[in-house]
Amino acid sequence: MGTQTRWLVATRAAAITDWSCCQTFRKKSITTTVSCFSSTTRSSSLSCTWSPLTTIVSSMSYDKELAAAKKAATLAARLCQKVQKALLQSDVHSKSDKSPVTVADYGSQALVSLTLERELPSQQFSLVAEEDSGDLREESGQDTLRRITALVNDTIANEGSHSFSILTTDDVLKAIDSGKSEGGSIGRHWVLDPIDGTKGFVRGDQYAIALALLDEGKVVLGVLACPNLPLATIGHNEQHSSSNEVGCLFFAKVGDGTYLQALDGSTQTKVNVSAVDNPEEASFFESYEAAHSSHDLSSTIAEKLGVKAPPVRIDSQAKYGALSRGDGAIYLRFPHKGYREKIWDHAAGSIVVTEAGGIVSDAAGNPLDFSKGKFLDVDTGIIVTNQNLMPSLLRAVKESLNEKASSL
Ligand SMILES: Nc1ncnc2c1ncn2[C@@H]1O[C@H](COP(=O)(O)OS(=O)(=O)O)[C@@H](OP(=O)(O)O)[C@H]1O
Ligand SMILES: [Mg+2]
Ligand SMILES: [Mg+2]
Ligand SMILES: [Mg+2]
Repeated sequence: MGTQTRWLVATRAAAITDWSCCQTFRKKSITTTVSCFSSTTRSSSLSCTWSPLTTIVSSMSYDKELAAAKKAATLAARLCQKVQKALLQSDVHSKSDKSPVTVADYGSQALVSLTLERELPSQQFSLVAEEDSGDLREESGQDTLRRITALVNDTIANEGSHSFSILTTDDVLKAIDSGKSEGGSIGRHWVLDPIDGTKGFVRGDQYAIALALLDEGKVVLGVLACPNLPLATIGHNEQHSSSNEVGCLFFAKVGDGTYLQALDGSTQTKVNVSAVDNPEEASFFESYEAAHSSHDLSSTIAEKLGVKAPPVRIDSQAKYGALSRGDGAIYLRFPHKGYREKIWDHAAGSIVVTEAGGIVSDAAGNPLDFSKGKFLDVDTGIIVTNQNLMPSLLRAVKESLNEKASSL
C-alpha cells in the first residue's frame, strides 16, 4: 500500500474510531535538563542565529507552563473528539470571511483559556487566539452559545476535577474573548488555534489543537494535540509503535527537544526529524485544501528537487507533528496571492519541528518572526525540512518561483 493510501486508510479509520474510552488525565511532573543552544548544535546554511536574548529565554525552564499547556490542549482535544463523533450540520457556521467555525472551535478556545488561567494563577495572562465571541453575542447565536457552554461544562465534569464551578454562558463568552490579545515582542503571550484544520475536522479527517507560548517575541514552547493522527509512524520510518492507536500529543520546549506521547498520557518518546539527505528518498507534506496552498507550485518544486513520492496531503499542523517524527522530510506551503498567514497557524508547529532538529523558514530562507502581532509576514510561502535538504530545497524553490514569475 502506498504512503498516501495508508494515510487515507489511517485517517478514515481514525474518524470512525470510538473515542468514548476514558482517557486518564495524569498530572505529570516533567523533569528535564535545560540546555542552551549554541550555533553549532543547530548549524545550517540558513541564518539560524541565536541572539543573547534567545540564550536568556532558553535558560528559563517553562516547566509549569508546559504542564499547563499539555493539560489545556488535552482537555480541549477531548471536547473536540466528542463533537467530531456526533457533528451536526447545525454545529457548523460560517464566519464573516466565509471560513467554517464549529461549536468545538469555540469550546476548545474557552477550555484552553480557562485551564491556563486556572493552572497559572500568579501569571499575567495574555492570549492571542483565532476565535472571538462576536457571532455568539447576536440573537441568532444564543442556541449555539448554550450548546458550547454545555459542552465545556460536560468536558470539565468528565475530567473529574472539582476546581471549576459550573460555567454560565457569560463565563464562556469571557473565556473566548480573553483570546483578544494582539501579541507582539514584549512580554509573554500564549498563542492558540483551538482547532487548526476546521475543514478537516468537519470532514472527519485530521485537525490539531495548537498552543504555543511567546516570550519576548520568540516561541519558547509548543503543544500540538492531534486526536486523529496515528501513533504509529506512517511512511518509510517504522521505528515507532506499530499499533492502530490514534491520538498524538507533540510538545517541545526551547532547548529541550521534542517529545511525543499518546493523548491518553502514555510514556513519552523523544522524536527527531528525518535525517534523509537524498531527495529521491524524501516525501513531502502539503495542505489537503488546494485553496490553502498551491499544489501546482509544490509539485514543480518537488520535481526539481528530485522527490519521487507523491505528496502527502493532510489538514492542519498535524503536518508539523508528523514531520517532527520523521514521517516525511519536507512540508511546502504556498498560499495564493493576498493571503496573510496568522501566528496561530505556525507557532506551535514551528517549535515542534525546530526542537526535533528541523528548519522552518519562509520561501527566501528567513526564519519566521512571531513578534509582529497576529500576522506572520512571510516571503511567498513557508518551507520546512531537515538541515541536509534545506540548501537544495531553497534552490529548487527559488528556481520554481522565478520560472513562475517569468511565465506570467
Ligand atoms: N486562503 C487561504 N490560504 C492559506 N491558508 C488559509 C486560507 N484560508 C484559511 N487558511 C488557513 O489554513 C489553515 C488550515 O491549515 P492547512 O492549510 O494546513 O490545512 S488544510 O490541509 O488546507 O485543511 C486554516 O486554519 P483553521 O482556520 O484554524 O482551520 C486557516 O488559518
Ligand atoms: Mg488554523
Ligand atoms: Mg482554527
Ligand atoms: Mg479558522
